[in-house]
Amino acid sequence: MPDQISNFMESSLEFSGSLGSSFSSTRSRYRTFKVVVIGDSGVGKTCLTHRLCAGEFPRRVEATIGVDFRERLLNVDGENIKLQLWDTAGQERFRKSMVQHYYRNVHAVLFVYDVTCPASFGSLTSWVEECRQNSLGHEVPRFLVGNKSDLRHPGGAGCQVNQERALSFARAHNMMFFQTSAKSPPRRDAVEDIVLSVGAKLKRQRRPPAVNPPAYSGSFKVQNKGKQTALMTCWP
Ligand SMILES: Nc1nc2c(ncn2[C@@H]2O[C@H](COP(=O)(O)OP(=O)(O)OP(=O)(O)O)[C@@H](O)[C@H]2O)c(=O)[nH]1
Repeated sequence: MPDQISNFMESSLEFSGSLGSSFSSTRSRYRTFKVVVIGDSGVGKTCLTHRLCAGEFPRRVEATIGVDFRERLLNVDGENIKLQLWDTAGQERFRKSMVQHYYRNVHAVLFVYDVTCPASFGSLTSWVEECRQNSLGHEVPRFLVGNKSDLRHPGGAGCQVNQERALSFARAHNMMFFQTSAKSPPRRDAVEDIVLSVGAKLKRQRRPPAVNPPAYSGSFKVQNKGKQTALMTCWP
């Protein structure tokens, strides 16, 4: 990985710490948590994180190169929490030199698959294995998200991921399960359920929030609290 990218990644890892302290000089304090979003290319990680943070489906997306960052502020039972979502690249060529940075100091993982693409569901075992290889402990909360539920259609069972299978995968890997669409118009606050579940789970964790190194400098996509939307199921 080129030095400047490596430096950027290291800096960004520290960003939450430095931003946290700047917040402390104002009236609001936020506990910051790093949440990494992983899954095959094209499953909708960028659209989903955009929806979770900005409340809308992006008009145009391109394959993620390396990582994009988005943030969501929320209040859980009176405590201010900042989720720093790492939208990682699904394509191997855009991620291979950065993988170790994805998993450093991570507080939670969102595994995303496309409900209309069984191959992306089949890949989940590789994503779980990647977490293991990068020393992610079992104490790090994991969430499984089946995206693109708007494309589900009756009779398409063969080319869709069965929800029961997904649920049993989630149970076997101690994950909370959601099925959603980053694209659907707001019907229920289901996308919001993902954010709230992650926030609530992390709030209960007593692990220290992110690291605390030098001030961040560089470009960093930040999108604060916005409207939320779509989704449906949750386990347990
Ligand atoms: N119908 C539908 N399309 C979606 C949804 N989410 C994403 N898409 C589309 O799926 C394609 C891929 O979406 P991305 O968000 O770029 O996928 P990604 O997982 O970030 O891909 P990489 O950056 O390559 O890892 C785009 O054409 C999106 O418009 C969804 O919920 N429903």
